[in-house]
Amino acid sequence: SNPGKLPLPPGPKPLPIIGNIRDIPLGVPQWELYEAMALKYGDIIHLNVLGQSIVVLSSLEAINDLLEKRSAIYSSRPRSTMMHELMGMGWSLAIMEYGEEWRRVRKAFHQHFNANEADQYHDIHVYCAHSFLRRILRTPEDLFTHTRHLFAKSIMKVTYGIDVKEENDPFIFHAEQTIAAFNTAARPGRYLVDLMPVLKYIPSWFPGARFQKDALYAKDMSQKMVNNPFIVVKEREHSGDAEPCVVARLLDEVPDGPRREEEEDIIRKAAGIAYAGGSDTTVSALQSFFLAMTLYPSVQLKAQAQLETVIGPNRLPTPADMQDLPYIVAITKEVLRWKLVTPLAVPHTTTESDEYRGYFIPKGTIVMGNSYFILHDPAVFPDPHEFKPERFLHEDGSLNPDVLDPTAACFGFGRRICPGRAFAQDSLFSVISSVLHTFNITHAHDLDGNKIPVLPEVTDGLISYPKPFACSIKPRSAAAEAMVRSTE
Ligand code: HEM
Repeated sequence: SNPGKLPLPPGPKPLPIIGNIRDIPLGVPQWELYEAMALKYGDIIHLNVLGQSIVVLSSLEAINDLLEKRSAIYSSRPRSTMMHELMGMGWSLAIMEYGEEWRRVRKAFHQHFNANEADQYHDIHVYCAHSFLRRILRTPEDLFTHTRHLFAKSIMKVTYGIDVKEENDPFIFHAEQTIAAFNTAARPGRYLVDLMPVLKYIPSWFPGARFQKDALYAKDMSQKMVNNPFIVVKEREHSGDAEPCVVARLLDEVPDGPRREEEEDIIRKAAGIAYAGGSDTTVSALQSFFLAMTLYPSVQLKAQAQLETVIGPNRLPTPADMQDLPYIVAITKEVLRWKLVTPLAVPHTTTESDEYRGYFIPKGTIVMGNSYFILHDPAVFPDPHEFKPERFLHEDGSLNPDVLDPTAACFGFGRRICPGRAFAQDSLFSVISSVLHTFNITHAHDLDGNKIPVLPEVTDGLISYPKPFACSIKPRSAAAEAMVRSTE
């Protein structure tokens, strides 16, 4: 209902029934389409897709006014029949609707991943960064596999105290299959059942009901992902040989009594989302780092010069060195700004109708913060498409706190803001500084000695990655190689 007959926010004119579906064609990154619309219509735009209202906010002011100050009604998630019901992924904090269960799971997660707890994971970040160095030393051509393994390793260790295998690990397999199914289902329009929920009653044997088979497989994988490692911790607790980890600590805090089972379920869900929320995102950021280093050799040289001066030839950097390595910190910030992992963050939905600047925002509207637009504003970040860590630094090389920090937009907003952001930044710093200290990343060459061209292109989707590219990764010196081997 719109009792005041207020207008909707501006936006491209919708057609009858299909609305603005033709204004957001598949195959073009949505954030580029919304950038053009923001330049035309302003920082709040409205679209209608088959009757579903979508609002895109393209300024920190509008985001702050709605997603922060009115977060009580701007913090839910769109409901997907495929994901919530058929794939049985309703346990996932990231897609859970706003309410009591979300609050409890989020609290359990936040308790052990918030910024104040971050320091206790530094040793694990270093341990995993070293393992990554050894893997790229052995098979640099498998860089993309190694980036995935790196974050799987650190999250499984921190969350469950589990040391994953170097190859063919079953926990990684279940998690990766779940994430792949999630990413497919998150693509708007991928499954018709999300537009016509009644299709969920079609049996899996019915011709054309491929989505039911996809859903059954995803459900099996996601249950294994969230249950199996949790069972390992419980069994270890039972036999008295629990490894220190987030799940063990949370379980220890639960008093015995009638609510124990319910509390354990909250912990199981909070732990399950760590891998799903933390792996693909951090993987994408690290792949962007390798892309940037291939394309911007002068940045790499400056970073290596700072590492030589501050760390020297006899050891590897750790997160404790962060304050002495402003150029590396600036690289980490620029990685998160340059090629955003989630250019439109993750959509929120409104749980009540609202009025803003004289516009009507209906209940159930999907609201997106345009992080990409904010972090590519040329007035704030000159030459926004260039990779320039210097933009975050004073002339003397120290960090300039007056420049907008990418964390203002790259980790989402309001009550749903990424609760793993401190963990992600420490983890990225550890691996980026260690790689720069020991390896040179350059263009790869083909068999005829020609440089293989690299374009700074990214994929479309909720999580965006650099498109596959070739690069050469070699130890900086025999001493650097020896240092990597010595971490074994
Ligand atoms: C570079 C790395 C990362 C980026 C860019 C990133 C980005 C985001 C964004 C944009 C959101 C949605 C926020 C919103 O709805 O407004 C989010 C949610 C979330 N992230 Fe991250 N994230 C990263 C790493 C991590 C890590 C390492 C973890 C876990 C250790 C994690 C756990 C989560 C969880 C659990 C949520 C769901 C929160 C909720 O819906 O209440 N993320 N992240």
